[in-house]
Amino acid sequence: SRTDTIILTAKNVQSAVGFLVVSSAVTMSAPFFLGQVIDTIYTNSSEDFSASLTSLCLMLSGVFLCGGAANAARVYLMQISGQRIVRNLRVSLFSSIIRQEVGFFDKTRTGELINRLSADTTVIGHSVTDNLSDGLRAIAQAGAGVSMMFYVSPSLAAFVLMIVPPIAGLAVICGRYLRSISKRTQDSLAEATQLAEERISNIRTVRAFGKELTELEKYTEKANYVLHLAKKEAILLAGFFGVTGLSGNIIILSVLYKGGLLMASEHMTVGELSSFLMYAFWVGISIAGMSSFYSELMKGFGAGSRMWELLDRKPEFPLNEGIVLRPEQLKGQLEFQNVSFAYPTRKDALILQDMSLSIPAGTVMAVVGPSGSGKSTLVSLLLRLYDPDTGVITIDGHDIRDLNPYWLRNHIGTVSQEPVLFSCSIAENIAYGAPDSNTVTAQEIHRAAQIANAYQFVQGFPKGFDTVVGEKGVLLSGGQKQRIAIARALLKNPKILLLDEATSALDTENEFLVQEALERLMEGRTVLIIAHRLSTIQNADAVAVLDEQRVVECGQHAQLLGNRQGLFRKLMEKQAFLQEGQKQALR
Ligand SMILES: Nc1ncnc2c1ncn2[C@@H]1O[C@H](COP(=O)(O)OP(=O)(O)OP(=O)(O)O)[C@@H](O)[C@H]1O
Repeated sequence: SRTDTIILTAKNVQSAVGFLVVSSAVTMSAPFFLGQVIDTIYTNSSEDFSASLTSLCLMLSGVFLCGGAANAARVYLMQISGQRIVRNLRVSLFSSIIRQEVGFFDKTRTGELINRLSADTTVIGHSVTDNLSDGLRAIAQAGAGVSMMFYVSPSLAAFVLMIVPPIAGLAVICGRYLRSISKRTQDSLAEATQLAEERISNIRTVRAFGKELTELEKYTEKANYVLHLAKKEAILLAGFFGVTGLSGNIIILSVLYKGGLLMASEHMTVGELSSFLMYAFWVGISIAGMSSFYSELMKGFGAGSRMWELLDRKPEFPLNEGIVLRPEQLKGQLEFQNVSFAYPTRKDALILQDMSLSIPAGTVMAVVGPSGSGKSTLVSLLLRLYDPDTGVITIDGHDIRDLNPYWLRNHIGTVSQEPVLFSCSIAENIAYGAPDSNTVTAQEIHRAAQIANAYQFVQGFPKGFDTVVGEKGVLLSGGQKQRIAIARALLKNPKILLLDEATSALDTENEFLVQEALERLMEGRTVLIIAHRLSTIQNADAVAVLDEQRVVECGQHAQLLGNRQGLFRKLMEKQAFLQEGQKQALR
């Protein structure tokens, strides 16, 4: 269908160019014929004056009507082709963005990508259709206009050509300076907008710290700078328009003066002078059109080169390539072998170094360790959001880099500390877990919600499973979100589970419900759980302690507690101490 659209667009552009030729020919012949009309009126010599004036005017009206219709058709076709191109660009661009590896998104600002998707595509669409057709028209009309000026009166045309270029040169220099300052205004405006966007989307943090006035001051400062630049731009713009208006009038006045002299010496008729003025007027408009065509074209090139870069960017690792194992083959044995890793944005800070860990199929491995020790990084590596720098990660002995990433992620379920739900209904959020969300039945969703202890609270909402959540909908509590995320993971029915236990304390009832749901979810699967609760650690088959870029201890809970000097024991003592403190505080 993309080829169809391209063919359709090309056809539209072709017809539009045809209409453009017709309408431009009409526009450019108009002054000539209007001059004839004026001469007919002025001389008023023929006997059947009124009849010949009527027929001339009627004929011209017909021609103008055709010109108007051709122009309307051109605008319509160009608009439609432009929008079609914009749509295609947007879809291709989004498709390219969404395939990029996660490291790319660490390096690139979201706002920048959104800009590519919305503003740049519009600029390009406009550039290659409207702007191109307007530019072509301006060039053709300027050329035709100048030729007609010479045709009507060579001496007057030569006179105009002498006085116009210096004035035009001045306007070009002024215009260039104006563009550079307007770019600086745009950039500083973008900075101010970015600040506002971040603060508005994190209003809760701003409010909690009572920083409204500080933020307002920061924004005002940025807005003031925009104003400062805008003032400069205004002065330049005022000068520019003043001078161009003045020079336009001076040119017209000079043409009238010189034309008047020529008429006095009977080298020109009044009709010819009128035609000449109209042509001069059209040439002026066309030259202005050509300069805006040039600047728009440059804008288009700028946006285009930024966009092609993104369109052509190959993700560092492919989305859909490599071995696909049959589901019954998958046991779920996980292994990290001498893995070293640093995030692409901070290559100098090694998060893991020569780290090894083995998780037998069907067992639960709890990972503990100080904050920032890289526990969540293990999850990202297993999901292949990043590739290790050295060493391998295997599933059932297969290097995960050989496995098809789609297949891999389809067999791994995740529940994170702060699960993300999209702004859609609860049912859709749960169905998101299934490989094909469209074929999931309501019964399956309800059943998953029941196992995840989410059914009751969801049914408590007036709209039940159709309740919309997220920024524009109902705000769920941390425990409720987790249970929805558990239901979502259940629908996926994965062989391998990666869980990040919530650190934030849930109330006792919520905690029990989440815990119970998690236990049901973990049944019969290989689980790596980033554990914060004592009960989780005690119930796990084994515990790995992560510190200083590697696994420093690994074994059963009791066994690790036995090592008096071990980090695990220290962590546990600290935790027991903390829990004791919490209990006392509650009392
Ligand atoms: N996308 C990223 N880009 C660069 N550095 C990152 C990225 N994500 C995490 N890090 C860094 O990697 C280190 C390990 O982070 P990680 O989130 O894996 O630790 P953690 O053990 O899970 O911590 P916590 O228990 O506090 O969640 C931290 O120093 C963190 O700053």
